[in-house]
Amino acid sequence: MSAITLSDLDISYGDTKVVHAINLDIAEGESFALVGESGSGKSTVLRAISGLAPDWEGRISVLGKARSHGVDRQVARHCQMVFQDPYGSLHPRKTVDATLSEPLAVHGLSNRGPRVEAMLAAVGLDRRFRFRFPHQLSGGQRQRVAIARALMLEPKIMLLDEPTSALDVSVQAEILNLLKRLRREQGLTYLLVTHNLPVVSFLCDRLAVMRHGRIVEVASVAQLKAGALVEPYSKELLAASGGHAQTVST
Ligand SMILES: Nc1ncnc2c1ncn2[C@@H]1O[C@H](COP(=O)(O)OP(=O)(O)OP(=O)(O)O)[C@@H](O)[C@H]1O
Repeated sequence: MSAITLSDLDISYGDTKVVHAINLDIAEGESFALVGESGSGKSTVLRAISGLAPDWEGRISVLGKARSHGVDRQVARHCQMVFQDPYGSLHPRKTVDATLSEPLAVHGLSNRGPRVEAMLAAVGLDRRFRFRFPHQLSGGQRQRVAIARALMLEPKIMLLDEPTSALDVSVQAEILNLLKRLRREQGLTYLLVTHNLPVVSFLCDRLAVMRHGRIVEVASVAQLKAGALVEPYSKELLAASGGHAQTVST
């Protein structure tokens, strides 16, 4: 089954259309990247899928079901988003425990304490972090908490918006390794936005290159690694990253 299908998707903010006629089909279990210059509409695509950019036309299907406009509980349950900035995305006055318990409470799920502890372990944080506040954590630890929060409802799909770009280089590699392991262990589908082609090579199977709100090329990571992108703009992006897409130091 497809995890995400986008058909003739246009997305606007007010009167301004910023994404034009996107078509994409992402398989369950696949890890797919959106790359392209700043402002090309990558984050907007994730926002429309998750419900944060409700002004869209066309069709968005998640796990075979058409998404409604506005709040869609099926999507909320199965499709979770992780943002670039773990400083901004965690509530400063909530402990890690409160942050991780909240999605369980909203969905009426019990056994919260053991579930929180199990998820902390899954993202590589020991139990002493459970009652800390965000300001008592490092950037990498905060992003682990943000990833744990996204996983609390056992989603099938993760929408990852530049999940490592706000972090120090050494910490980026740890988080990328964590995301790789979690995908393998939990059979997750990833749709990832990044500027960083080595991250795509490390974590993804395929990519779409976006420019001015349109997809200009869809390619496999094998093509990316071989430098075999076809469209002139994709070649420019590859050249801008030093002509290679392979070196994430993990
Ligand atoms: N909330 C908003 N209201 C109005 N316009 C917006 C809003 N968010 C983004 N835009 C505009 O939509 C376009 C696409 O932005 P988007 O953030 O999706 O690009 P992006 O490719 O993810 O860029 P970046 O890599 O810099 O995050 C840009 O022109 C941006 O200015």
